[in-house]
Amino acid sequence: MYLVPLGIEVLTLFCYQDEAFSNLEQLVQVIILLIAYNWAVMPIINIATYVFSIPTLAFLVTSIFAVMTGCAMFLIHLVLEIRPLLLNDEADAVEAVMVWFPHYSLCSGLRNIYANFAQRQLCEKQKCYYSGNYSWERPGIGRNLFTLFIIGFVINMVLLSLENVNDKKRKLSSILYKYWSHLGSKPGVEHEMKQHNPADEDDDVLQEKYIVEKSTKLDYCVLMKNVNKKYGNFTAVKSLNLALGAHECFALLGSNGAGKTTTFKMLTSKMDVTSGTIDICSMDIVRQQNKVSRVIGYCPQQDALLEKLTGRETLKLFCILRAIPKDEINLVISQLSTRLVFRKFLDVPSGKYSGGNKRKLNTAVAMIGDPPVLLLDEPTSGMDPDARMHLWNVIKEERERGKCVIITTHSLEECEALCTRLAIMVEGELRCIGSVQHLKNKYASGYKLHVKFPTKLLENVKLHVSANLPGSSIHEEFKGMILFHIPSSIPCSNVFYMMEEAKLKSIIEDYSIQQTSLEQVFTQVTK
Ligand SMILES: Nc1ncnc2c1ncn2[C@@H]1O[C@H](COP(=O)(O)OP(=O)(O)OP(=O)(O)O)[C@@H](O)[C@H]1O
Repeated sequence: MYLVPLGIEVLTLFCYQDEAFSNLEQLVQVIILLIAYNWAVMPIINIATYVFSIPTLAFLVTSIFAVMTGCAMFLIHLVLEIRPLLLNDEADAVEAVMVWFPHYSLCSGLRNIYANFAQRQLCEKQKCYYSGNYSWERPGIGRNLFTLFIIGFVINMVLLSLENVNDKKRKLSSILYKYWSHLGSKPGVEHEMKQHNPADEDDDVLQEKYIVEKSTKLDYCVLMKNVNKKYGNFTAVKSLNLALGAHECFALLGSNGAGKTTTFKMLTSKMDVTSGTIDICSMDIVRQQNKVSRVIGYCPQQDALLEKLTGRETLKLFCILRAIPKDEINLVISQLSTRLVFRKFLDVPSGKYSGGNKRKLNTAVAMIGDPPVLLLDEPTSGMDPDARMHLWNVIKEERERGKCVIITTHSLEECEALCTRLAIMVEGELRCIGSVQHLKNKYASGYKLHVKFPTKLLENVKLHVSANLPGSSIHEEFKGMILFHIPSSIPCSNVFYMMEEAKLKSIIEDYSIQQTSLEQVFTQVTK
């Protein structure tokens, strides 16, 4: 990208090469002018790469930039040519406008240096007035330097503001960003975050935030610091703080639209963060995007398969992309297809795979190259119970081998089976975080008592329970079966005692006691 303006500089120098530039003093002027030009133009290209982070788009922007530069050069040439034909006032007006375009400023500056040299030589002979190399009036280059400096300053401000959105640590850009967002009419993300009241936050979420603040990127496999994502005015992810280590399987739960997929997209750099930082394996996902992609295995929610390629071809393709040595590719394909139990479908086009087998192939693709971080977006959706159980075992093995596995799922059973920790998101915010048991203990407001009884004894059962287990309430009632909610203040032993007594009196046929399920925790948190 940088070659475009550098090319223009070389071209322009070549065009203007003359004995004027063999003089050291003139050469210093040229260098100063070029520095000012770079100061103005380079951040424009940086902004293009920031805004269009997708390489093809960035390439497209560069091409457009190159074409526009060509057009600009042509226009500049025209203006420079017709300028001597214009009246002084008109020429000054044209100059005053055009000088705000960096390419024009550079070209007219170079021309001024040349004219300056000629004028000085003349004045040395004829003792006439010579305005000086850096004067505001032509042929001094003061005006050119000034406009280039101002353009550069403004564009650098924009660039620093953009960078600041991705890195709050940069103090200078932080100040500029604040200044910049005050100028804008829309409230900045900073402002929105100030409105976020920590008093409303769950203590575990605050604890996680504290850990994240105190940690460096070297301490954890995945470190998300104060991550926000905005779609226009809508904030999909708010102040997300997570510190995930090796040997961890972490689940991100939440109802539809809670922000799980957005979080995943940010983790995989498919989407830029609006503010905050994400470090994976000690690397910043914005600045070291290429390196980060080597340490992440990603299984997307929508199957990302080329339907015409067979499973074997798909795995081979991704092995090549992951730079697996050629002689190891067949071994990798065989190992992964065996582990994920789809070996017999290896030579079938993936478009003909069942939903479950597609998920297996996607997971296998994510595992190619043994990446230390695995991101699995609903990995078991569409799988039969047997295949699901098998994939759970594979995920567990990966975790035990030291991987950091992050999954999103709607299956709470999956969370219970796999996760060392989980978090529940509601409207883009973390509402709770911890191990399954911790959350159950925290949110458990008692336990459930299922009672089976002869239909005609309904009233007796209700009376027995309400008299002996005060505070209990009916949660659900069916014919011959009631589900009671028992408050945690009643010891479990009391419940067993009362139920055994009811059984002896033949008021009930059978009963069971259950601890609060993860489903209840989920319902309570998302309510
Ligand atoms: N490209 C987009 N433009 C605007 N809003 C979006 C965009 N993508 C997602 N959203 C909104 O952001 C919010 C979070 O969406 P996201 O897909 O991350 O949720 P989710 O938790 O993954 O949901 P699900 O469980 O249904 O997959 C939703 O309100 C959604 O409408």
